[in-house]
Amino acid sequence: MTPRLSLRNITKRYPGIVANDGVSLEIAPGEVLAILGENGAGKSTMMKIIYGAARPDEGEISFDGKPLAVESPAEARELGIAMVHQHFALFDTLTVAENVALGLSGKLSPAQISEEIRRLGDKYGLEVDPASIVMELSMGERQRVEILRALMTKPKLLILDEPTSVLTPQAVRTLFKTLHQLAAEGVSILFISHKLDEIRELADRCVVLRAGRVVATVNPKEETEEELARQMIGADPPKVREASGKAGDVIFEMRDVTVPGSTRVCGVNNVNLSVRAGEIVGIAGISGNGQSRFMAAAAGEACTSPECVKLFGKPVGNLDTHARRISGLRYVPEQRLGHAAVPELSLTANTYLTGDSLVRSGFILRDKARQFANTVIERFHVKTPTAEKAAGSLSGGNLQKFIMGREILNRPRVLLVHQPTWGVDVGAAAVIRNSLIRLRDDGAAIIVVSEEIDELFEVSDRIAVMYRGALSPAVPKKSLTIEEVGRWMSGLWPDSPFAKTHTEVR
Ligand SMILES: Nc1ncnc2c1ncn2[C@@H]1O[C@H](COP(=O)(O)OP(=O)(O)OP(=O)(O)O)[C@@H](O)[C@H]1O
Repeated sequence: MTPRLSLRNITKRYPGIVANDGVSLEIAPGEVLAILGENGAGKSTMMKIIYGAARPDEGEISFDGKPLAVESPAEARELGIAMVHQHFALFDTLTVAENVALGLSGKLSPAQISEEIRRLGDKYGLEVDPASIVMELSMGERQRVEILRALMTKPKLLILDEPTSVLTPQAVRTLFKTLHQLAAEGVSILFISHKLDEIRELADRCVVLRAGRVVATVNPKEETEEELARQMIGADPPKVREASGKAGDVIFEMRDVTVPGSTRVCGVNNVNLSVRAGEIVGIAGISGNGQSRFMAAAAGEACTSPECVKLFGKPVGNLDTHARRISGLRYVPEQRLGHAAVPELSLTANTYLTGDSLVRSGFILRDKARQFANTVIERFHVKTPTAEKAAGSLSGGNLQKFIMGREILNRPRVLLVHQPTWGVDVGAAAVIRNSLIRLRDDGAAIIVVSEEIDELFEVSDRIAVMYRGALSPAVPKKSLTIEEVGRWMSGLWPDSPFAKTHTEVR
């Protein structure tokens, strides 16, 4: 059978790095091929080459037996290649329907596009309002838009770069059903994920990349997760330390915090939470249930009345992020490019953004900043040739490690983290989780908002759940099971304001 796609000796170099080093692989029609590799192994680069978003320096590609030399993603889409990007390629100020229209060749009217978004959303469990402005959507919703946009081009080859990182477990189930269905219809699927269980479940074959080279091709169903991790890293991944801390005094408090949402963004309602020194509180919940407004209120991006938020017992609800940071509270937002880091600036320059000790009397202390950036790179195993590389040129996982490291090494007393290991490989995820636990052991109060329940059970002392802008009580993790957290994620915790409505509906 003619392969749908064939790569022969693809090499791609960037200054100081060989991102793809003589990569060869094939994918058959209807096959699901997973690509596994550490952060920076060259997965996204390979996908970008296939999709016409980057050019190889050497090697050949053929698609359905014909040489493929696409100059742009638009040409790739015309041929039937669609891609769901890891960093969303969406225009924030346009609506969902307008964003989708930009990826189509103009054959459908705006009304037809909106209709199709609703139809496919219903069919594949990827519901999203076509009239929403992208800026107002949660990361999970943006991910749905990316997937819908790709599906609307009716692709023959669908490339998915970390598509499940911000999807709920239910949405992942539905997506996998969709992908199996598409594969049965002959669509070839190239799937990148750091989640080894997903690779085992979904893929027919798995190609392992290490430092830009193919090091193995395996049937993932015949391998354990540990074996897959070993193939990828070339050694055993580090283990996450057993987490259970000795909590001290309450140093961060939110009392009756209400932040209004908008027509399409969920606000928060009367949220109460106290976090003690030496404690990690995990907040579970499906993205889009008020987590962004909650974090904004906690971090100072949304101000409340002073008494609503207290830091070391002092009212700070009216203080901005800078003032709170100086008092010892730091924040790692969900969106790493644009919010947590400036893509065009070097890693060194990105340390100034939150590095209050790197500026004195209005002057930037360059050497100190460079030294700090290098320490972050070293301690958090960030793969980059130098600290002078632009943040936007780092692989997704490496940038995440850098941002986490930048905040953690500033030794915050209170740390707020939204999705700490999004897009990060298993080894690096363990490094990040261990660093959170170490910071907690050193006496910090930490709030982790994550959609990964396993992660929350791994690092948290107490767990709470957000649902429709309300926060459940934060209870010791030992008193909860994963199934209970799943139920709470539909608003069904004891004494929840939603329990009654659910019963009535039933
Ligand atoms: N535009 C670019 N300019 C310079 N270097 C780049 C560029 N794009 C990628 N690189 C480098 O190429 C290497 C491979 O990056 P790539 O994004 O392909 O990795 P990845 O396997 O997808 O990683 P992740 O799992 O973190 O997404 C990295 O070292 C990265 O810094």
